[in-house]
Amino acid sequence: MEIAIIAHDGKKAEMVQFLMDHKAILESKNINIIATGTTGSKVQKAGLEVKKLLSGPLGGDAQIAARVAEGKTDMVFFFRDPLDKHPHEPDILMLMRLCDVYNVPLATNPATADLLINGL
Ligand SMILES: O=C(CO)COP(=O)(O)O
Repeated sequence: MEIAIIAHDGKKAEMVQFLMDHKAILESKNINIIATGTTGSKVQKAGLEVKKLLSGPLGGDAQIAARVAEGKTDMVFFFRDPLDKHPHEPDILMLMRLCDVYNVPLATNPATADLLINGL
């Protein structure tokens, strides 16, 4: 199973903490994690294995959106910062739209991601 993780700058620390808190379940379920570039770097520094794509503003969200459309990504954890502006908002909306088009579970905050991960 492939899970994509993405976190805006104000939410990156929460994403790292979330993944560390759920490390055991991620490893036991043999989950491949993919990530937008900067999120992936932070997660790697915390000692987790993750495949990095492009940084979000440079096309990383779009790459994950394409994987959702192609049926390669099974779940998306996208910790968005609702209090900040993002120049690549169209890519963000595209990713969320495609999750709905293809009925791919999408968690936009840790509370929802916790429910999803515990439902695996
Ligand atoms: O901008 C992002 C999501 O929209 C995240 O991208 P980075 O992980 O590269 O910061």
